[in-house]
Amino acid sequence: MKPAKFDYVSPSTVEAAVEALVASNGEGKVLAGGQSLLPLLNFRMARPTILVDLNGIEGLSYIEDRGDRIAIGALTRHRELEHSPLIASKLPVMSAAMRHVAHLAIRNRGTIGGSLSHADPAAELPMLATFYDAKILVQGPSGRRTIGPEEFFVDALTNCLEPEEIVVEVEFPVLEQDGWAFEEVARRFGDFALASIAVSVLHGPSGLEAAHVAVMGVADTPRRLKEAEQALVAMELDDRTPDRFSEVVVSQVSPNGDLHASADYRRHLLGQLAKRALQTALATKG
Ligand SMILES: Cc1cc2nc3c(=O)[nH]c(=O)nc-3n(C[C@H](O)[C@H](O)[C@H](O)COP(=O)(O)OP(=O)(O)OC[C@H]3O[C@@H](n4cnc5c(N)ncnc54)[C@H](O)[C@@H]3O)c2cc1C
Repeated sequence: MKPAKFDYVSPSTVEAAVEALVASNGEGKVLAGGQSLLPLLNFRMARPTILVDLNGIEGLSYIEDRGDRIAIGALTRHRELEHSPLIASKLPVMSAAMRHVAHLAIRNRGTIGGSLSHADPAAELPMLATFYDAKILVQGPSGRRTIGPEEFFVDALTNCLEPEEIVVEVEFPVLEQDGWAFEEVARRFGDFALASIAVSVLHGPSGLEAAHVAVMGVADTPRRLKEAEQALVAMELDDRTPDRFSEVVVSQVSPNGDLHASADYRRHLLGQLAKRALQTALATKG
């Protein structure tokens, strides 16, 4: 199918883009990489009266080292994240996850702002924002505000943005960690995940001092599993720790079944991935 008729503007500033969205009375849509929006337009599942193209705005594509945080401009493409040495050294879990995002052609165009805004529950960047507890900076008619992932991801394919608001930057804290892993299973490499988990650990003098755990594909939004993190830190480290961790992770989720996998299969898969991820995270200490 072809999209319904729409107008098109290509502003050169974020302020002008916001003005165009305000003028559209909630009927406008932002265009970034177009990898999720254009299929929706073609199937007429979205019928905006105007597309506000962000690609003509300079200064929205960057990866910036801010010491204990890495700031990423909203128009930064997936492929730039995948190949960035800075991301590899400061945000290694993101670096490992990016090659699982779709296929090369899509990674060449898709953007971090578009991926977060699209809010697919099985997409890597929303999960990474949740894992790292990123700060999502958005700009609207009354200025800028910062939103955390738990507030931003409301439901499957639903974010908390007002219709006139645009994501301009995402800031990721650099985690203190000495072991990490990212595990994912999809029906075919590059498809959306059936289930996935990210784990990082920091060893202390006796056992673990801190842990981060996030999952996707097993709920309507990506989820940080804080109870599993606390349980992991409290565990004695021995051969059975990965099994015990896996049980805690599985007890924290209630996935739905769908066309791609039953709820039971997703839960089982996540348990296996949790075990494998923790084994890797503990083994990569160094
Ligand atoms: C076949 C296929 C397979 C895919 N597989 C995966 C996968 O495995 N993992 C994965 O993570 N993704 C996958 N994707 C999605 C891909 O990563 C997209 O690039 C991404 O979801 C959307 O980014 P985009 O820049 O293309 O956004 P667009 O398509 O341009 O926009 C998506 C939505 O976000 C809004 N938007 C865009 N930018 C902003 C902004 N800065 N502020 C506010 N709203 C904004 C748009 O209005 C639209 O509603 C796949 C896509 C396809 C077509």
